[in-house]
Amino acid sequence: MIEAAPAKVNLYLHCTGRRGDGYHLLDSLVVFAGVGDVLRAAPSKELTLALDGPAAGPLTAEADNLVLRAARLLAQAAGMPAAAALALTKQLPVASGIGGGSADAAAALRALNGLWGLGWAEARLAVLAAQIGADVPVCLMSRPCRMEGIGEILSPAPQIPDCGLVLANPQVALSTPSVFRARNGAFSARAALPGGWPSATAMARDLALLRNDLEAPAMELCPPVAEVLAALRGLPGCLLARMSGSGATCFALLAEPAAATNAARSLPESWWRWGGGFHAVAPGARLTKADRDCVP
Ligand SMILES: C[C@@](CO)(OP(=O)(O)O)[C@H](O)COP(=O)(O)OP(=O)(O)OC[C@H]1O[C@@H](n2ccc(N)nc2=O)[C@H](O)[C@@H]1O
Ligand SMILES: Nc1ncnc2c1ncn2[C@@H]1O[C@H](COP(=O)(O)OP(=O)(O)O)[C@@H](O)[C@H]1O
Repeated sequence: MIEAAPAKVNLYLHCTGRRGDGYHLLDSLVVFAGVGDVLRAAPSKELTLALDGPAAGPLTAEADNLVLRAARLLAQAAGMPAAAALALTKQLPVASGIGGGSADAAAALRALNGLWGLGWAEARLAVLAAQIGADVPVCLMSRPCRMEGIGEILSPAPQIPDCGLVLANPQVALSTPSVFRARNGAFSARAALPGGWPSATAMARDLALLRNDLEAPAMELCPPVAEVLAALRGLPGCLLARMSGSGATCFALLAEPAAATNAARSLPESWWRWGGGFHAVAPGARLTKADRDCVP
């Protein structure tokens, strides 16, 4: 079994409120990039995880990889032993606002659902996904979604046009809880979105009226975010530049994937950077009613 774990990008992220337990209520349009980690799962008598890839370094010492947590949770829920040889090729920088760990956990749920012959529906896996992390349900879908609640309420995204996408990270890890803690000020309203956009330019124009409410606190904790945003805004053909999630990765939207690939090459080599298009989803794939009902 081979599963892609594509990077998540929050095109906007409004904090709309706060729950009694401290978690923030969000309104976010989430898309997936054509870059990501790769998870392989093969039969084995025990549960093992091998790590490789350019971004694996910070994870080698961590015992509680989200992939292993996902595997144990699924095995427990299915009433079977957690047994599989997992191999994760880590491309996405760790703790960077593009949900690499969440995407890996979601990929593990999908891969093991297949390897163990469970045949669970996406909505059933989504209940487990939400127990692993707020971003894991949307990563399980790996297709454009509007994300609300603390991340567990998913609905179909507006029709997203083909776009070029550049991602850049200054190679500084940012802890999600610290960024949420540093946020202050009023909450934002839920965004009014159209049914779709005819072009990247039209989408960028509407998105420019929205924001990422975590951008200012992230910049305070990690000043290089401002530098990354300035560099992205200076790219030829940049339609919009903004931070994703709790940072520090920022993205730029361009009209074409090829232009984004070229543009990414011009960014500083000391940064993690990538350019291309969105993660390819099956033509016509849409959230079904079952998907929308996945709130645990
Ligand atoms: C901010 C977002 C936006 O997509 O992305 P990332 O920056 O992580 O990529 C997500 O909401 C992150 O989701 P995830 O990284 O799975 O968060 P979790 O592990 O569940 O929570 C980590 C911590 O972040 C805070 N948190 C998370 C989600 C949320 N809706 N409200 C919060 O306040 C809480 O302090 C929580 O203890
Ligand atoms: N497979 C994994 N990939 C990335 N981080 C992981 C993984 N497993 C556990 N983690 C832990 O989860 C934290 C959040 O990681 P990540 O999902 O990359 O952040 P973000 O959602 O901000 O991009 C990391 O600091 C790391 O300690």
